[in-house]
Amino acid sequence: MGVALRAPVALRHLVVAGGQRKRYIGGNRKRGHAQRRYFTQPLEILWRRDPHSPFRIPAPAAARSEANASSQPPPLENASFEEYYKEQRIVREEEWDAFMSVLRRPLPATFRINASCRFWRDIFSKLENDFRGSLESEVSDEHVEDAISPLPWYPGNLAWHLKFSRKQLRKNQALESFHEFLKHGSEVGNITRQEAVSMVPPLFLNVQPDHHVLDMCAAPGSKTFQILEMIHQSKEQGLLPRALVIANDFKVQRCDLLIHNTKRMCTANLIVTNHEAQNFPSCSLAMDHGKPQGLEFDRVLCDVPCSGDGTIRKGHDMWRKWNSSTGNEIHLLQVNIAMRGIALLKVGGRMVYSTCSMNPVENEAVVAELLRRSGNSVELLDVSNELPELVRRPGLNTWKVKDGGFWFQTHEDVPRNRKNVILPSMFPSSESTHEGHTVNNGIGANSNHSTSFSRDFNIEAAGNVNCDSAKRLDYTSSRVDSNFSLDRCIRIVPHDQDGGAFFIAVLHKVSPLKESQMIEVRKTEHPLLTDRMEKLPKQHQEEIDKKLMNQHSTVTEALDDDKLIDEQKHLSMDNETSKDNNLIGVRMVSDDVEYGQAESGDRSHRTKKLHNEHRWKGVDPVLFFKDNSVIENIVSFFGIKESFSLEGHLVTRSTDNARRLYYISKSVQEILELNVQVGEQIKIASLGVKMFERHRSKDGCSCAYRLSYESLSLLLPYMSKRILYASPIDFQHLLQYRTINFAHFVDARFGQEAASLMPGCCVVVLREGLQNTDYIAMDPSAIAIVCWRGKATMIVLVSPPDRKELLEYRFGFKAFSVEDESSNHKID
Ligand SMILES: C[S@@+](CC[C@H](N)C(=O)[O-])C[C@H]1O[C@@H](n2cnc3c(N)ncnc32)[C@H](O)[C@@H]1O
Repeated sequence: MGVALRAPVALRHLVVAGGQRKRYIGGNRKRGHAQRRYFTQPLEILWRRDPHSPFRIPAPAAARSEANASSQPPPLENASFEEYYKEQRIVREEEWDAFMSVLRRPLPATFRINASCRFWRDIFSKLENDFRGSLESEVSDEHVEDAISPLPWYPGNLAWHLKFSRKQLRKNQALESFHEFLKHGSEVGNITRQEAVSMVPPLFLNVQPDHHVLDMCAAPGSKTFQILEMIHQSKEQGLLPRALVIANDFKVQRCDLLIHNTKRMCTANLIVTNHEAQNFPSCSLAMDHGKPQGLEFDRVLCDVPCSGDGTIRKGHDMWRKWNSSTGNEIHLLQVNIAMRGIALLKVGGRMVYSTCSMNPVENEAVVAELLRRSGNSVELLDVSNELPELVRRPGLNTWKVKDGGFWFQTHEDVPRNRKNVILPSMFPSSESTHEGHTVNNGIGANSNHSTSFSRDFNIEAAGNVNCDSAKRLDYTSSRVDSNFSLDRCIRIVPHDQDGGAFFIAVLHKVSPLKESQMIEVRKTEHPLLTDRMEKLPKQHQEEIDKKLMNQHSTVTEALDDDKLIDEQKHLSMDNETSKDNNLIGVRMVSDDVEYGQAESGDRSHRTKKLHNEHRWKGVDPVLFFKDNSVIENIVSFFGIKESFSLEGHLVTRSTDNARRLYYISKSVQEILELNVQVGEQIKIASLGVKMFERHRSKDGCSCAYRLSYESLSLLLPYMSKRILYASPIDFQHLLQYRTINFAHFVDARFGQEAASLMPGCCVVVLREGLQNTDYIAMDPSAIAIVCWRGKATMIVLVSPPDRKELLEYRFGFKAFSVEDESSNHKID
């Protein structure tokens, strides 16, 4: 291999001639580097001439359109992918064909029911009774059996597996109503469409309703949402859980996605932050009664950015883009993020490290390095007794590292000029790479690279690793020390459960990290972005930038980002939040605009001032809302009981001039107070649930704020005023028609009560039969909507998807479309 490739220049000609465009796999073509790369990856270069090659350079437009005419999808092949994973022996030789054939099949769709949502039981019975049978009879024979079934390992049968891919769901007419059901459920937060394997890491966190949880790399938020479901599911009826969830992502755009997706949960217990996870602030204060005060979490989820090849079933793109170097490039960042997670974990707490990659360099190598760096402070848990029905495989004990065309077994084998890119920590037989740390006695390594394809997962007892007094490892050992226990990691492989691949390791902190281990992880430099960067010519820097961008774009998750971003853009144009968006027809909104304009001079001045005082540029500061006269006015207008304190629980963002007031839980309040004390170390992108919104109606309302539907279920049991009780028929009409004249209610008494109420925001509660009105609103499961009592009409202030939800689950309207407001017949 490669013998004929001693003339890199000639090869370059081949590439340029065949590809019509100068493109390089990597390296600096002006220096020997490119030539070396060419020399070491000769087959890849040659493949680029092959029309079936995954590395083929795109043809010019004319040729492309010709090719499109026959529009065959690109082959699901990538020889270097196969070579890499065969060499890593991630599955046994006899399983290889099954593994590859499952990888080439589309991924079946899976979803989860939000057990903290009001209608979860109805959704459950809909699935069992309406859809299960009909899906099995409507679709082709091939899928008849178990077209839809619960995932056996997910608690409470809440997660479901379909025998169709997402594409089939979209395209197959027979599945249309089911697809609609899923879409609508996702929109209102009752259902989360998420890859099955991606639901596993939060389950191993074992989250309790009083836990403080940090989700370090959280966007787009499917796992954050799952954690929120857990803390809200087990809460006492009508009470907020004591838990706190901080969901963080370092990309602003992805934080927006995270905010949008978690908003569906309407939770007061969430803070979304925007930091590099490896530098997540600790908010440390001076000692408090001899104990240092700062951020500490009971649970940390470290679902790090990765090459994402565990999601390769989701599309052709991943096959084409796959490259063994991505794992090497991202390894150090993964270690640094996870180390920060360990530092922020409470003693006794649990951290889950996970990736959707199959690459041991991103998985076992990272876990091994964490154990090395943290010494005896952290242990890798054996969780084989948890989720017994989940089919899993043990972590690998040995692997190799590939760089360019070369495989290395130890760091010593790596050429000098690559040693700063191919790090010792990537190898199973590594010493710690972290300055100041020594390898712990109990940690061993293995250089056993048997040529047999099958892997022996059993680990022999300890004792084969010799450590001298300087605690240096003896690499001649041929066995992995069992204290290292990498077999305790979990590998989920696609052909075991017809899903994607995932890697999970559960770590337990047994004692505080030592001072030396607490050294702040220095700002992570991507191996491609070290000081070499400055020395590179501009053109090459751009190439690297592009490469990094591509790499980020290969960081994948269960949700399709582009689609989500589109959805989000669409959403933000339409409205502020998913739960409270149908205010177009309500005059207060246009009044708000007038109000904003009148005040804008003063406001922009104040905003500017606040921004200058505020630490984070481009992010609105979070302020406790302390205007007592406004709070008193709200309390008295809605008759809010003393047991529901607003004081210290309402916050606002400065630029909106307190247009929206967000309610935060006690746990969030404490973190905010700490953040203020430490000089705003935490960059907060969003927090709490919107509870009140300023209006400027000319209807003569005495309270400047109206309620938000998002927080109605939280507040209603504590409200004693502004509540009307409607019969089922009038309640249904309100949902259907949105605006009803007082005289047109079926129950004339209700119309009179509405007419005699002072203008302004009110709540209409569904009253069934002869229910006693003294108790209905106090029941947290009461069905209620936010309305506006106008001059002669009652106007519903609830978004179309939320109205549709109520109509569907409470009134059995199956195919009612509320999106098209113009088609709604108004009663007036
Ligand atoms: C695998 S995805 C996380 C998926 C997410 N946990 C979920 O379940 O929806 C990795 C995320 O890490 C973010 N990320 C990348 N580098 C980061 C860093 N240094 N700090 C924090 N987040 C980072 C990416 O923007 C991406 O959203």
